[in-house]
Amino acid sequence: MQGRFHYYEGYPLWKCAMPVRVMRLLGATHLIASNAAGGLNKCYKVGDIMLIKDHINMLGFGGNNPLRGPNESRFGPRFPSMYGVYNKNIIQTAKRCAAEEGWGDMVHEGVYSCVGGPNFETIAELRMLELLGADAVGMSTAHEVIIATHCGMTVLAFSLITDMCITDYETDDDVNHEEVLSVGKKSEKVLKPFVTRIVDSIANQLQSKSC
Ligand SMILES: O=P(O)(O)O[C@@H]1C[C@H](O)[C@@H](CO)O1
Ligand code: HPA
Repeated sequence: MQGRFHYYEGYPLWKCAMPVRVMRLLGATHLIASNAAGGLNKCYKVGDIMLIKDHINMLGFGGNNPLRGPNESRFGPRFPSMYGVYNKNIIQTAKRCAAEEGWGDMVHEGVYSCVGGPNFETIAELRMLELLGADAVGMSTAHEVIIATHCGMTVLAFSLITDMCITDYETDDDVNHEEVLSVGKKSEKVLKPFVTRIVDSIANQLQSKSC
């Protein structure tokens, strides 16, 4: 996909995630999702990549879930498990791909928290997310991953850390969307070969399994 639908644009979550079901119906078995996110983990730097090992779906806590409503049982069960959503083998594959390119130091594993946006978070909200165990925060992905998991897809997701979240009242630093876009643009030269390598590696693994 080139871009995605966001909840803050006014779409309901099921609509934001619908393209994933379309991809599944077209035969896709794997989802690789990426996003721009603010870094909460103090070890991260702008431009780093966080392989998502789990998520905290803040919208879901309020009962807003892409699976809300009658269950579409041709896609999956009413009550899908969310353990092991982010495939451990593919996370290892992604880490290996990064190491082979010499990017090992800028690739981390962490927990993504999904908020609704469009405003960036307050300092108090960011402190709360930090306390909850989030390593990064963004405005997408969790609902797409829930839908992919519901219909049995294998998921890899990662965040590009486009800004470091401010959790300190004493600073004059700020966050803005232009910074997010500019870091995204600059990181293209890393992200494109990174994803290509991962896709090649998954394809090779699938091929050797089918032989
Ligand atoms: O689609 P993603 O989650 O990558 O986009 C993030 C969230 C907002 O759309 C935007 C904030 O600057 O980047
Ligand atoms: O700091 C952020 N917060 C929420 N979403 C984001 N997307 C990019 N950066 C951020």
